[in-house]
Amino acid sequence: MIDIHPDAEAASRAGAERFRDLARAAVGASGRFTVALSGGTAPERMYRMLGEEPFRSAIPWEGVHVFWGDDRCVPPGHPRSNYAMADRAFLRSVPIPPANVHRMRGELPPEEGALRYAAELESVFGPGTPRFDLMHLGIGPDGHTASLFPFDELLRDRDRTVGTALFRELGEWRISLTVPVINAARVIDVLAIGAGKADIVRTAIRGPLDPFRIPMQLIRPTDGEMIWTLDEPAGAGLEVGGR
Ligand SMILES: O=C(O)[C@H](O)[C@@H](O)[C@H](O)[C@H](O)COP(=O)(O)O
Repeated sequence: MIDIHPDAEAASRAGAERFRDLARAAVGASGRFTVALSGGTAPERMYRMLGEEPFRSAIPWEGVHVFWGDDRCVPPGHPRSNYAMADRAFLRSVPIPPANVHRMRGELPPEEGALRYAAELESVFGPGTPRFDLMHLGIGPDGHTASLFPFDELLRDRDRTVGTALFRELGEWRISLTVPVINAARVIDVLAIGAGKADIVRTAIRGPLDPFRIPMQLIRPTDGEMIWTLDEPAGAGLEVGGR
């Protein structure tokens, strides 16, 4: 489902409203809401909204479990850490139990960090493929999402829940959820902002299909819902409510 908004503020607010509504429904039904956050720059405005009214007091933080779809293999205070960005933006401003913040251990050697995260997922979700209530994603100009980069072997991994990948542009190792985990989510919300994303968003949605060159094309919910939350520039040429 394509959800187009006039500007970045409106698109970010729509993402925050979806987070709030899904959290209230999940905590109301099962006492728990599990969400995997994306990194980068696009979600920061939305994350800040979550730490402010009216969202801060509307979200049942005591039942919210925050994970990451990916993070950079850097220490938690590092300026490139996705955890640090979310912590600054809202986590430190909301009454979420510290044990409910499941940070990827970027300070560890990458493969060790991935194994640790897989174990943490199993401790929360149990054995098998974790099913997140909300999977928040962004999309890179090359069509990557999380840290699933073009032609990377991690794209083919169907056995593990967490793996590692090298962001070649910066020689930066990453920890990332794998495709099966992302696709198992009940709701996948892809936030894309700005005219610079319009081409890759249109190609990701409409093709041509070339999923190992455009990893976002591997993201198709198994039986959940996928929403593209776009501002008008990023959604150029697409129809609201279209597919
Ligand atoms: O760790 C990361 O960088 C993200 O998880 C990554 O997948 C991001 O979502 C895209 O690169 C889009 O980033 P922007 O929103 O900054 O364009």
